[in-house]
Amino acid sequence: MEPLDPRLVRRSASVRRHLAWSVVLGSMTAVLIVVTSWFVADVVASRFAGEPVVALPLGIAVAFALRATIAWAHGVVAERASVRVKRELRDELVDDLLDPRRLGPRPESSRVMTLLGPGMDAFDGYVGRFLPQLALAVIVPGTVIAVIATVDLLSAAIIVLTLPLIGIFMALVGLMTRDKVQRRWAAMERLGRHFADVLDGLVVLKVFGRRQEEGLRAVGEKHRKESMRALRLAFLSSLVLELFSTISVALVAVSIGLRVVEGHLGLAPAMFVLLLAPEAYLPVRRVGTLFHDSTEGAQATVDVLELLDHERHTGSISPPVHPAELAFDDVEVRFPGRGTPALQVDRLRVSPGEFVALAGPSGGGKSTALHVLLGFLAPDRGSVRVGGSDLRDLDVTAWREHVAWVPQVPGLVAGTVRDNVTMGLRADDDEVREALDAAGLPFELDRPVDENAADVSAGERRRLAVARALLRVRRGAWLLLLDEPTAGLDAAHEYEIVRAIRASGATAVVVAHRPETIAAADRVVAVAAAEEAA
Ligand SMILES: Nc1ncnc2c1ncn2[C@@H]1O[C@H](COP(=O)(O)OP(=O)(O)OP(=O)(O)O)[C@@H](O)[C@H]1O
Repeated sequence: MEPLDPRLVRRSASVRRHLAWSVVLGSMTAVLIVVTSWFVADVVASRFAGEPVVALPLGIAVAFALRATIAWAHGVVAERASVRVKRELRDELVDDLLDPRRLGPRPESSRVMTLLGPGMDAFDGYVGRFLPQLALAVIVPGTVIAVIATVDLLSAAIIVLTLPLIGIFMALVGLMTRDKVQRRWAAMERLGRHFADVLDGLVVLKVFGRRQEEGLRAVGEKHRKESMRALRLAFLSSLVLELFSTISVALVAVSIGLRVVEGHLGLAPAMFVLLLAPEAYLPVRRVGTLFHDSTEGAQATVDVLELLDHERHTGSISPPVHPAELAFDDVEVRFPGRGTPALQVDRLRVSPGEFVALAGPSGGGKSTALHVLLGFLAPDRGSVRVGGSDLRDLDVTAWREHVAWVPQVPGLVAGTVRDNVTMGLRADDDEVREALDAAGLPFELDRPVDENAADVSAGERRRLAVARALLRVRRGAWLLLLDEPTAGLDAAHEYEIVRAIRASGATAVVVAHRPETIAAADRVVAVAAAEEAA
């Protein structure tokens, strides 16, 4: 894992600004380190030799105060940057998930939850502490070594030779911890996923007693173990880093001491070098200590960038306002990691106003075909055209205005029946009533509806969604996409719905298993992956 992902720097102006500030403040820190060391060395050497002191105590105090102020300012700038970067990435992620132009399968919600929660918190350590220290670790040793070289070449050489050892050691630690960090991150994601699943299946859990409780405990325990392992490594590696730099400073000190005793080096320059030498190692050592703080943030960065890295619709052609022909040619959709295509359609034409039933085995790709028409997925091969224009080239948001969709499990919003039919469309009560009647649902408009559908049956939920779709058709949508709208309905209700679909005049593509619906269609198209579609 890289200490700083270049993609993050390219993407985020806040990170770039933060780095620029870190360079400025780091350079000022480097200069002040040299000045304070020189002041202190001068005071000690002059006192020792009984000469007048050049550096006034006031000057030393001011220099130290300035150094402390800059360190504080650096901290403040870094914390602010961390908050800003977190907010930016969070917003970007949420906007991206809600973006109608987003293409491809949705990420698991537990992954998103882990990223938006603990993942973003890891940025405090990464952007807030690690990155500023990284800037110091580059600037300060460089400056210090250059200054020491002007006073005593041998000491500068010792530092130049020993400093890379710390870097090599850190790289080794990085290699060793990479797997551990990924394992810890995976454990955290698993914990999040498990927890989300448990919440989802709370009712089922009650039936199964305490079994999941043990499961949760086991996943939590795994997370704890991975965390302890990461911590152990963090403590051990910082111990070794300390040891390395202490020995290196001792080397400088011994060589200086010997030369002072032999009279080859004056006391003032010796003191100056001796005070400066540890300053060359300190920021590098701190980076090593903070490295563990940063790995989770770096991992979260990779994860966020991966989530944001996908295709999106860029087409801008206005879709046809009136029913137009739909054409599938040589279409294939594949999901990553699956050997066989999820959908394969060699040729399919749907005329305006036609009622086409999609039939075929479970898993054959019928829902996937609807998702392609909705613009949720783009075919990996072939083309889907609407009135002659490739679906990719259409303005997808405008296209969806012309589509009414009833998914396999329609979503509900907390509110009334009216809210659930209109879904934000302006419609008077008569129109809502009419749509409900057409869907065969005699509900009061003001009847409350629970978003979890606790107070409606599965069939009522579907009919509510059909009413919603029919209202959309009245409002200009000309393509009805229905995913098993009559599943679980009795024959009378099914007949009513099929009749309403026909009466709407829209082009209808309906996924159907039931013979009654299939019989009522103008045409039946068999959809089966790896088989030729009619
Ligand atoms: N997000 C996804 N990631 C990976 N594979 C997927 C995804 N969605 C669907 N699939 C796979 O694609 C294939 C087609 O799925 P699809 O839901 O289109 O089938 P279907 O014909 O509608 O099935 P059913 O009649 O059971 O609803 C299946 O093998 C399914 O496992």
